[in-house]
Amino acid sequence: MQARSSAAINQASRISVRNLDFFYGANKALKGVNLELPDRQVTGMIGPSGCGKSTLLRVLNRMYSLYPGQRAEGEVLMEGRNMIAPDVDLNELRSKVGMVFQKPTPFPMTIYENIAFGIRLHEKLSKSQMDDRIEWALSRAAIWGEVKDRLQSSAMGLSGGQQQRLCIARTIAVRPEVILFDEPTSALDPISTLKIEELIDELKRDFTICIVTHNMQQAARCADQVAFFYLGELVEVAPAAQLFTAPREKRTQEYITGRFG
Ligand SMILES: Nc1ncnc2c1ncn2[C@@H]1O[C@H](COP(=O)(O)OP(=O)(O)OP(=O)(O)O)[C@@H](O)[C@H]1O
Repeated sequence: MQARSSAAINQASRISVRNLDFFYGANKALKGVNLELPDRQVTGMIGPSGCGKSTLLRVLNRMYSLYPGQRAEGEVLMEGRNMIAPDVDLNELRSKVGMVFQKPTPFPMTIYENIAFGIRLHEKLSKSQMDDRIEWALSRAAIWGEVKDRLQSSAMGLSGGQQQRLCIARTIAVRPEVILFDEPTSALDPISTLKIEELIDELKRDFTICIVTHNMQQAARCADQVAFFYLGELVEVAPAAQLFTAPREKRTQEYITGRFG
């Protein structure tokens, strides 16, 4: 397995997670997690099913706030502010921290409206500014060439891989600082998967990225640093090349060599 070089990981953090606990009612799903997400780097999150990877993403953009009985304790620091504090404006947070889900989730509307919809929640743009922003977002998501002549067609007519790139464009369109990807290719074919991985590599020039994946090869290909979770704990975080070739912890070693999963 080829892992990317660990150079340039010592960068300023875009997000610092400090002593984070998370509860689904009485069930503690994250236990004392400390993790730095370096600016404009890709952090991969791996670990067996149920270890808390998706839960951490849901904390980073406060998705859990919608559900009574779910609560986080600790700090998720962004520009010095604790983003899980109750006074944080969720609309503002979600414009800074975008999320792309496992299954492509286009809205049942036109391609153009799929992108414009989210922008209108955050900004008032003129028609020509909106057109420009939509072209920019679709271009950054590497799908402009495929859809520029059918912007007024339904997004539901796109292939799965195109729908996922449309969802990435929708996330990019509000110009977030951080993009969270929750198993973004698990519903896609190998060619579409490769396109998304190339896109992630390109997007990290401008965005801080976090990707949850079950696929260790994907983590090795895409991530600069990789975090291994087990039973709600962050066992080890290291540059990808190091974690996959010389992990410090026995549990990491056992997981990456397929002893459990
Ligand atoms: N809505 C929920 N209510 C109660 N417990 C939950 C809920 N969602 C997740 N959990 C529990 O929290 C723990 C962590 O789940 P999470 O989905 O974050 O794991 P994961 O590592 O992302 O797993 P997977 O790889 O299967 O997606 C598990 O024990 C799970 O059963």
